[in-house]
Amino acid sequence: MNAPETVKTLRIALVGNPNCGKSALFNTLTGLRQKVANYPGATVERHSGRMTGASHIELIDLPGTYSLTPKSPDEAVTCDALFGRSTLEARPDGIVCVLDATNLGQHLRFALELKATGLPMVVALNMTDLARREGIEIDVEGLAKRLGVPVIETVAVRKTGIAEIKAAIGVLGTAAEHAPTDLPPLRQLQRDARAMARDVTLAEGSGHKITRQLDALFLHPVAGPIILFSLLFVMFQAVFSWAEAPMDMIDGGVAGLQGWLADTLPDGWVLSLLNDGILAGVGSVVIFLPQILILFTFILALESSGYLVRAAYLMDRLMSSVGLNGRAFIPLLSSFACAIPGIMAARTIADPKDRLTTILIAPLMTCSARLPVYTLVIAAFIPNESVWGGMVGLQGLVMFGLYLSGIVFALLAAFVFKRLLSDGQRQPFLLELPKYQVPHLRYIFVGLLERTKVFLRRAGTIILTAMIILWVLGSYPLPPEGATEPDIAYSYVGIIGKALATVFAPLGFNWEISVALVPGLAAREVAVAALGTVYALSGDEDMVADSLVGLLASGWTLPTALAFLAWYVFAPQCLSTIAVTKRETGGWKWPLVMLGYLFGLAYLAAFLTYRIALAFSA
Ligand SMILES: Nc1nc2c(ncn2[C@@H]2O[C@H](COP(=O)(O)OP(=O)(O)OP(=O)(O)O)[C@@H](O)[C@H]2O)c(=O)[nH]1
Ligand SMILES: [Mg+2]
Repeated sequence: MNAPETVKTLRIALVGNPNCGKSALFNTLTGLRQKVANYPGATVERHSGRMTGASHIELIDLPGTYSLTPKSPDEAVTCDALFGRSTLEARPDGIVCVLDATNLGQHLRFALELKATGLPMVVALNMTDLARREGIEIDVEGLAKRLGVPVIETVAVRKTGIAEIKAAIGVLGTAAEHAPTDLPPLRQLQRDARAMARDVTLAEGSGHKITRQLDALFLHPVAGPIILFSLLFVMFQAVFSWAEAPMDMIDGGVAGLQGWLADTLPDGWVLSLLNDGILAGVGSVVIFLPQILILFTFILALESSGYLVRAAYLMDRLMSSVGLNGRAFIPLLSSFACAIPGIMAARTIADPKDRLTTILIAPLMTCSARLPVYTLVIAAFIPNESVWGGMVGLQGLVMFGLYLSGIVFALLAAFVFKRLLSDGQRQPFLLELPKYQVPHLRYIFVGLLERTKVFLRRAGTIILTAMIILWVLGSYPLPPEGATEPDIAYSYVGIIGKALATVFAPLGFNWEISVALVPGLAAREVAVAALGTVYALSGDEDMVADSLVGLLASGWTLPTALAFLAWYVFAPQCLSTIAVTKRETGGWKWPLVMLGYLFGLAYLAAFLTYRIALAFSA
């Protein structure tokens, strides 16, 4: 009998300048879904996957870098991987150097540097669709001859040239490694690269004409900021007005299910667990999915069009006034989805003090887990009216204000941290502006699908578990004979809540809120689910169908509601953020600083809001 043939795994790294399409190519070659985005620095970690149709080939997607002398932590990841310096893995067997065909003069320099490492190499000349559109013509054979490696034209997002590049990668493994060669000094190398680009460019093309015209508008000192703020404003209006119908549908669906269960199942703990524990809790969070998807449709479209980096450029002046540089914009922007990718994206910031400051303020950006909290309270307390001549929805305006407060306090905090941490010197804005592109619908669709999966997975795991535990603690022990309050008041939840309420009473928080903050430590939106469950357990039987919005509107005062919103602008409750901060800063010091300052600010803000609102409503 023959022993099964063992094929050696070949490890091939994808390398190139930032934003040239490495991750897009990686995804097409492996069928995986790594983050692809139209700005430099989308990838900050190494990811690997098997090439489809050739499972012995392991492809490694790396952060983009401009040279082999790393300037920031993400570039260091790439260089360590290429030189086998990482303790975890050896040097790759070969590299695919991805080049942007519309930017050959700049990108070839890095190709020459890579070639000098001696590793077997093939070049993927990517973005050839854009090059063609701009009228750029490249002598591919001439380029291959000069570089001394195969050059394959690709369009990573349209799967053009993929079979060819796969074949070339297959051959790479059999090629022998050369001895590394010495490189000429940087300037000489740059000149060589430019000369080579000139030689192989048959037609220069029209240049980035559209890009220049659009930039004249979007980067205009007056028109630019106006356009940016209008876009953000429309975005928040849309989050409220477009989401109404689908939210009503989900609400109706959950209520219908609860009603059906109440009619079908006998009264008892099973019914209570299903209706008051699971459906009331998880349902009150799932209802916010439409709003999150609308927000992300906007963000994904703006990002893939190339506009977001322009926004960073516009914000640079504002950010530099607090000592941050525009580089921090992308990490901070990512934090609107979730602080975790935001904190990781801070790796693209070269200056360690700037990086630390950015990490510390990232949780002040309104992450999507806060959206359920905000919307719930807004829906209960802010009338659904239009202001300013019917032009602007009041609820969207309040939401815009809450996002804005997060940003303003983040800038203030950055100002303080920068003063404390360093001499406050300003770093120049260095971020390559990507090309404008028509957003790919498929890309947006895939992005939304990912968000939906993450959101529902959280609802089905963290939130579901928290709600079951909360239901148990909220249902037992049973009340004594002749109890006057709702049963839950005598349960463990009631006991814990009343103890905590003394701490939170100065903020106007009742015991139901206080107890909801505890499971909310796992993730912010769990607090909403917890309120759903606590109120469902407190309610009498006829009230099951009443929505959480209605219960809050009748149960809370306006000052309490406003204080609760103020608390959540800062709300340090998110264990994963603390954990990732510990990993990225290499110790407990900074996560504890983060926790402390956010907690202090949250308490102070809620306290002041409550007192001021009380004074006004008196
Ligand atoms: N038109 C066109 N767009 C492309 C092509 N390849 C990638 N893109 C787009 O270019 C942008 C950058 O792609 P990524 O794959 O994220 O680039 P990257 O090299 O991984 O970038 P970093 O991780 O930041 O270094 C995305 O908006 C892609 O959709 C291509 O061949 N043609
Ligand atoms: Mg990438």
